[in-house]
Amino acid sequence: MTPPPTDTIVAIATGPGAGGIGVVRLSGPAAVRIANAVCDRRLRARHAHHVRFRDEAGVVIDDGIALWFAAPASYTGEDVVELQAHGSPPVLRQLVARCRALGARDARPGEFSERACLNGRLDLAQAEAVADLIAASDARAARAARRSLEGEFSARVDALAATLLAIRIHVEAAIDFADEPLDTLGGEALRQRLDEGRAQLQALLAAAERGRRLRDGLHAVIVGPPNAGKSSLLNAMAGSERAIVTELAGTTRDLLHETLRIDGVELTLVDTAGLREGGDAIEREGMRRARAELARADLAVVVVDAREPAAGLRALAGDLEAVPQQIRVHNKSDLLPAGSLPATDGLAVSARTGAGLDALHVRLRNAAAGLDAGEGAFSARARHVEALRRTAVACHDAAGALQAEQLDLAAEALRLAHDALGEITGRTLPDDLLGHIFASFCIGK
Ligand SMILES: Nc1nc2c(ncn2[C@@H]2O[C@H](COP(=O)(O)OP(=O)(O)OP(=O)(O)O)[C@@H](O)[C@H]2O)c(=O)[nH]1
Ligand SMILES: [K+]
Ligand SMILES: [Mg+2]
Repeated sequence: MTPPPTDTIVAIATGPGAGGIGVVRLSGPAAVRIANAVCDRRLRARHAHHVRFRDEAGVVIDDGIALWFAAPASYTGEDVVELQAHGSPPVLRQLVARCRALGARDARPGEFSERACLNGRLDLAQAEAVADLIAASDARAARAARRSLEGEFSARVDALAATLLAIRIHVEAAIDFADEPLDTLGGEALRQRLDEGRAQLQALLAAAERGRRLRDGLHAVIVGPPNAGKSSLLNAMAGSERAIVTELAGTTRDLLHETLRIDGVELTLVDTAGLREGGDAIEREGMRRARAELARADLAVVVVDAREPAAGLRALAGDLEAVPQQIRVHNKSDLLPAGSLPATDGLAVSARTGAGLDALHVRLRNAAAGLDAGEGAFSARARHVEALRRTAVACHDAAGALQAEQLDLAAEALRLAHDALGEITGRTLPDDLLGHIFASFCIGK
């Protein structure tokens, strides 16, 4: 990793817009000197000083509180000073400009957290959890991000990395005794340890998958044959005319994402092109996109025409196999002849009259809330899940190589597995990727 930086950064740490209080944060070796000049007094570490902030001419910009968190016991591990002023955007901008004139430079997005990482205050997964906590859409997601921030996820990754490293050391040692059969060198115990490690990895992967969904929210995709009323249903659920509705089959081509909030739980609902054989080039591309979206779905809302549900479902069967959860919706229930029997294998709804939509709301809400992986759930990102998957593939290869007594191959596979795990916490991540990850943070974090 790159050596710790030597310059001093400044940014507004509070959200954009006016507020009761706004905080300008400085971090770096010159933070205290700059703050002393702005505040016109010498700050003491860990003291709250009521001060006047002044510009270079000595004119008061505002008054407020200055706090110095002395290195290394600060968020970034460097000297950090927080200048708490009134939450007035022009006041905060003037404070930043004054700090800049005194030698600080504007912080890049995520640079405070990046410095915390470089100085060993947080590992990468924890720094990402800070960003996820700030962006959390509801209390569950916030709780999960807190757990990752506290190191719950990192600790499990580190424990697994330690296990794999121990196995690899054993394998490397055995390579030096290549003339002897592996079993006389503890081969059986080695295989067993690797099996245990792989079981741990599977459990961690499943937990990270749940954590990823907690972070991103439920991803529900509306699918069905053309003209079943998918777009009408999206509009009815969203309470606005988001999607184009016509009586022509094949109206929707592009994906349309809509965020819904039901009882404080956020989820994404996606409208898609109707699935059928044939269609022109545009419609076929729409269907390709629909299927790709379905492949990433947590839940499929399968919409069929209530008058001919079986035909609709038959056409979709192959597409729905891999989707973890489904809600079946028989739409256009208003067109059923009076007195016809209610559907037993799906929710009867009418996007036109609104009948049955409450029940659909409840089902969606429950599915979204069901993502809460319960006690100990932590937040994770797609990046983490992908790294864990690569770890699993490498461990699978290592197990095969051990079985075949190909120790060189086993050692190499274990090295790859260990490196993939290290990417999660940032211990084996190339610097350019590190910068890329922090660039997605907001400024002042
Ligand atoms: N009577 C009745 N008509 C409906 C209902 N929902 C949709 N429709 C009508 O069915 C037709 C098709 O609706 P869309 O929402 O465009 O259907 P879609 O599934 O999105 O169609 P594609 O995008 O072409 O696949 C339109 O004429 C709608 O007005 C309903 O609940 N009852
Ligand atoms: K249509
Ligand atoms: Mg449509």
